[in-house]
Amino acid sequence: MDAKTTPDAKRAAPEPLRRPSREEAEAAVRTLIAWAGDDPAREGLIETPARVTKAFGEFFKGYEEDPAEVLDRVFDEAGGYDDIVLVRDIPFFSHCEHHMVPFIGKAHIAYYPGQGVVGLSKLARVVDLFARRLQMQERLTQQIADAIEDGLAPRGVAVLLEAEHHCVSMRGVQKSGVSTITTSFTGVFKQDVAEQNRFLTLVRGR
Ligand SMILES: Nc1nc2c(ncn2[C@@H]2O[C@H](COP(=O)(O)OP(=O)(O)OP(=O)(O)O)[C@@H](O)[C@H]2O)c(=O)[nH]1
Ligand SMILES: [Zn+2]
Repeated sequence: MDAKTTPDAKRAAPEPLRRPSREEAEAAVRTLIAWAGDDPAREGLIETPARVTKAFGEFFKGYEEDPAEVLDRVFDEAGGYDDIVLVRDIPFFSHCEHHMVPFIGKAHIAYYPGQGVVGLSKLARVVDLFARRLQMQERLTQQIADAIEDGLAPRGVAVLLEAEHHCVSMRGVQKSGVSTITTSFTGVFKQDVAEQNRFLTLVRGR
């Protein structure tokens, strides 16, 4: 079917979301406390809605950040260095968009410089920026790779994430210690299996 004639295409664009006030968010937390079976008015829980909304501000602050700003400072005087740059074991936490429960792990990122190199901390900042949103691990992996690709125009990017999903360990199927690995490769890493293997060897070479 032509995209223009699909029912979705005829539907009006959604209204931009109104961000609820802090008071509304706190009221929602009180509702969830009551839903859990406790009394939101008891002394120990009085401050909890305020703490939870503040914590949400930290967990989900990535919505307010722009990867292009994080990666806008490229150093082009790296002495002609053009070999692999790999930053491994970057710890991250995120929240799965299905249950809003944490998934926690490590990111490993490599690139072959194109026009320059970026400050090493910026790669960890890009991980956090996307991790601090409601996520799927697959999308998080892809967004990190895309942002580095767009920001640095490197000859290739490799991203590997390994994480434990607490929605799998704490609830539902309740399997702890399960590791999920996702990868995204662009440029030379995508074209050349030997480059993927080099990346994987360096990541595993502890
Ligand atoms: N692919 C993928 N799945 C995820 C991720 N985080 C959580 N999930 C899964 O999302 C799925 C949601 O499945 P549903 O059947 O809709 O929800 P559910 O009834 O709570 O599923 P169970 O966890 O099996 O109890 C579950 O299988 C989760 O394990 C993620 O990052 N990527
Ligand atoms: Zn989940």
